[in-house]
Amino acid sequence: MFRSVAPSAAGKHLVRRGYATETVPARKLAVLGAAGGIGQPLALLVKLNPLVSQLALYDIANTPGVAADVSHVNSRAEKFMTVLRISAWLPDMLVKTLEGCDLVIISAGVPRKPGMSRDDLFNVNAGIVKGLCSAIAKYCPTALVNMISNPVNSTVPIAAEVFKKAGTYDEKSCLVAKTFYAEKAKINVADVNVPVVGGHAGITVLPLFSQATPKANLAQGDIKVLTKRMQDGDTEVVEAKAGKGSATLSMAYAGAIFADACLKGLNGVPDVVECSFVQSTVTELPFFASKVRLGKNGVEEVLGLSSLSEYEKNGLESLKPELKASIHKGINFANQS
Ligand SMILES: NC(=O)C1=CN([C@@H]2O[C@H](COP(=O)(O)OP(=O)(O)OC[C@H]3O[C@@H](n4cnc5c(N)ncnc54)[C@H](O)[C@@H]3O)[C@@H](O)[C@H]2O)C=CC1
Ligand SMILES: O=C([O-])CC(=O)C(=O)O
Repeated sequence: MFRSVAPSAAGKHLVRRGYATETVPARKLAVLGAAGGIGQPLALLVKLNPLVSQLALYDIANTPGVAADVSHVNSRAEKFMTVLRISAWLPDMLVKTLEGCDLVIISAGVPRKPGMSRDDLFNVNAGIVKGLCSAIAKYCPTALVNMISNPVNSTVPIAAEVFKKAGTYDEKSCLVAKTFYAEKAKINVADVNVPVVGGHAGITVLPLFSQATPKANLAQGDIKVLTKRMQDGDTEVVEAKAGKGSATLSMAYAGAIFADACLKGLNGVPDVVECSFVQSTVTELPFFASKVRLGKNGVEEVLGLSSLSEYEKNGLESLKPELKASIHKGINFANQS
């Protein structure tokens, strides 16, 4: 997620949680790639978020249909007095999509097919991300940006370079480790928290099961299996979908949760901490995923790794060369032409 300066809340609106009604700032959220496999369920999920007062959906194809469909869903937001405006914007209307945005989620671009690496998507998606980020820098330079488009290890540095020319920044969520750990540890997934650090592809994904809560004292063999499953879990989905794309529903869910955390941070809710791939000094790599504290200025604080097990220390050293190469590939691409 990237961040420039503090957003100006253009107004206030009422939301009701439980029995209390409270006033929160009006927030505009845009989904770029809204008609895609991720974009559609993500649009639906963020429509249900009472912190969103305006939703702008943008894609190069089929956006009006998606917006019409989503607008027919009775959301909690409307029930609880929030006025939610949904607009569908076409290719020449990116400016209207982005103007006034507090949060932009980018899920535009092609997904993997079986046998492909995320890096195989670079040639197509790098240009899409660069173009969209140039527009963000121009039309909503103060918005937070959540990056979903792959390869994230490169698209985030691309966005950073584009924004560096215009402002400042930070990055995206990794919230998928939870389910596998809960299964193994036989605990309620809703209570589980597993920090995931490093990057977002194969061995660059490093779940820190030694810091998982609640603590389950898993055997070393189980930790190795879980780590591998975590690193390859998304490939499981790509293969199961057999050429029809990659994870869409679980990504939309993770994206909606992360967007909610960003909005809470912007609205001043204290202690909002998520794992996110951001510009970092936690290691010698210029970008790295670790826990970050979200706040009124986006990423307020990048938290360190705390103590790692020997297995995790080895994993950290092993992931660095690949992550470094992906980061520099993105930086070099962004600085061409
Ligand atoms: N970061 C993560 O954890 C995950 C990332 N992904 C990535 O998310 C991306 C999207 O995946 P899906 O939604 O499954 O793909 P999809 O092909 O179903 O949807 C992509 C959408 O982007 C649109 N699009 C293409 N160029 C555009 C542009 N310049 N402006 C606006 N919209 C544009 C397409 O028209 C399409 O509707 C892929 O790159 C995929 O690898 C997918 C799952 C998880
Ligand atoms: O596996 C993929 O290509 C999509 C992805 O990044 C994920 O699901 O984490």
